[in-house]
Amino acid sequence: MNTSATSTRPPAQHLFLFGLALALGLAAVPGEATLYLALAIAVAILGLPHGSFDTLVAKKELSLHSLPRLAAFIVAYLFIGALVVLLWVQAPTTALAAFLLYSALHFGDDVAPRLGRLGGLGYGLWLLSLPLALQPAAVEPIFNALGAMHTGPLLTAAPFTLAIGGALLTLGLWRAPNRALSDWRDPLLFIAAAWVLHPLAYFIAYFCFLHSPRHLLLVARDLELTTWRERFKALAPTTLATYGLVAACAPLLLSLPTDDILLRLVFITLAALTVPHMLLEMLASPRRSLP
Ligand SMILES: CC1=C(/C=C/C(C)=C/C=C/C(C)=C/C=O)C(C)(C)CCC1
Ligand SMILES: [Fe+2]
Repeated sequence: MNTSATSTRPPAQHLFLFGLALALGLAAVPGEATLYLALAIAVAILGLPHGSFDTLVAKKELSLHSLPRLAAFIVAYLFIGALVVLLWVQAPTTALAAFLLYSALHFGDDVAPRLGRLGGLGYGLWLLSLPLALQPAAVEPIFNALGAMHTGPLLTAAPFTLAIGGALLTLGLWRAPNRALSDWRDPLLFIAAAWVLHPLAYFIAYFCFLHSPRHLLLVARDLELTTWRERFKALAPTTLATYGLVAACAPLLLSLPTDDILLRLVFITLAALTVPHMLLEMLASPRRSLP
């Protein structure tokens, strides 16, 4: 485990409060089009870049010192992402169910250094089950827009996954001597947020103002990028390349309504990139503990 991951105070503990205030403001704007646009812009600027350190992480932790090795890494990364997109095309409901499950695991990493793997899984299940359990009527059309039409079982399962997540999370918190303020405060805020906010506004607040900045600051610390200028320079090439790739895929969706295009671009991009991102973390994080 790296030193940053085990430190008791995670970075960006309070930014989430600001994100929630912003999401509440967003709720006051009439019409859903603003929300979809806000989602796409916030994810592109604040969310997506947190994965862009992956090229540097791979260079450092997997010792990719030559250009061919780095190129092979990028090709493998994109190939795995392409397989995920293929699954969305072939079997969108299965792809969505899998996405929710591995996202719960991935989001669990926000707290797992303190609450443990199971506590982390509980946190992820709690966070993602809340909007499904509290606002199924608002979530269902979003799932449909992603191509998943048989979402009944997913929505029916949500209260159960919420209960399991809540139990695992409570146990994790109970047993963690070094839990941080945000480890228990945020899950409580999630309840209120999932209750009052549109599920997409809820996602913006969590993803862009909690998950992404926290991951970004932790990885920047590991890579010893101390100034914002250094961090920006490190992130820019991969972020811009990802924008290019997503923009190149956009014309394939032109037969859909604009709202659906935005939703698919946002969530299927996240679904596709999260799989190779998680695989890299699985490879890289044990190496970080080496002296
Ligand atoms: C689609 C959708 C949801 C799930 C989103 C997920 C699962 C996002 C995962 C993103 C990841 C894993 C990013 C990586 O850093 C919600 C919020 C439950 C409800 C609204 C519609
Ligand atoms: Fe992430």
